[in-house]
Amino acid sequence: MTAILSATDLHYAYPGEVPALRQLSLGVPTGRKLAILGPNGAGKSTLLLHLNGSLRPDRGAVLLAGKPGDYSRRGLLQWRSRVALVLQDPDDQIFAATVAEDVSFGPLNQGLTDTAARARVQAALAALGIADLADRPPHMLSGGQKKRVAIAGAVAMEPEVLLLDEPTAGLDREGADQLIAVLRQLGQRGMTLVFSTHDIDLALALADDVALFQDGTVLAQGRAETLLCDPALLASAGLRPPVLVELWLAAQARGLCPASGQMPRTPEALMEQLAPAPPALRVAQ
Ligand SMILES: Nc1ncnc2c1ncn2[C@@H]1O[C@H](COP(=O)(O)OP(=O)(O)OP(=O)(O)O)[C@@H](O)[C@H]1O
Repeated sequence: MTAILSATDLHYAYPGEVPALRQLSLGVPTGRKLAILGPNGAGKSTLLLHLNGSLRPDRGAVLLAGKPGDYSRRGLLQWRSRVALVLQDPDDQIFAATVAEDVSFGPLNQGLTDTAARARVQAALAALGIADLADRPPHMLSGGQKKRVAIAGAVAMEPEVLLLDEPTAGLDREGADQLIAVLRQLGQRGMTLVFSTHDIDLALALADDVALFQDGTVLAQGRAETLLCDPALLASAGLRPPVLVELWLAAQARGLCPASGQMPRTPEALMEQLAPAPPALRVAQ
């Protein structure tokens, strides 16, 4: 599996603070969805800021497509055009007078013409399902709508990698489900996604791979099917398996479903493993 981005032996401390990242190594598999999973303060946001060059490590390196990150002005412009970051709080990212203007900022900054930038904006707004908001002032939008605007701003740059810091934070259940569906679609189009979260259910819903964080370093990285089913490993990062996985493991232990089945990601998938479908009812003639 190739890694579009990788971090090797990163070490970083905010000025005057204890280290936020220590000896951290991780690979971002190309074309897949990686969850950076860990408790509050584990260093997830700090890592994302390193992955697009916003922070520079005290030691270690970030590699983009195998080459060391270029922190020159020109290098950073190219880096951020290939690796876009969506911050946790959309109010930290949105600043223009209208949604369309805000989303056009990235493409114009990449040097696109007005016409080409407009096409990118339309495509990004459509992908996020917010074409109707194009002319609205962002400050008059709901939190969920602002989140989509911030993501549209990143998507409009057509990055190879989209980094998202706590993408569902502050969203209600419906808003989170809608956003998960949008992110799945972006993944299906070949975009590499990296998202930080302490919500293990979000990792279950979306991640192909998981990097488990604790105290500024990666405890383990691997396929979601492996890591999310390992209660002992998750406990070492202060986490529990998703409830659905706990039920599945308990059902396996009681012989209620085969031990060889695939980790269920939805209640329906669990039910399918628990019992064969009942025979179709005959309708009396
Ligand atoms: N701007 C900053 N200045 C100083 N210390 C910081 C700054 N940002 C983060 N930290 C510290 O760095 C450590 C890692 O923080 P970080 O925000 O990366 O963790 P996180 O895993 O993203 O947390 P959360 O899930 O709460 O967002 C914490 O101890 C935090 O207090």
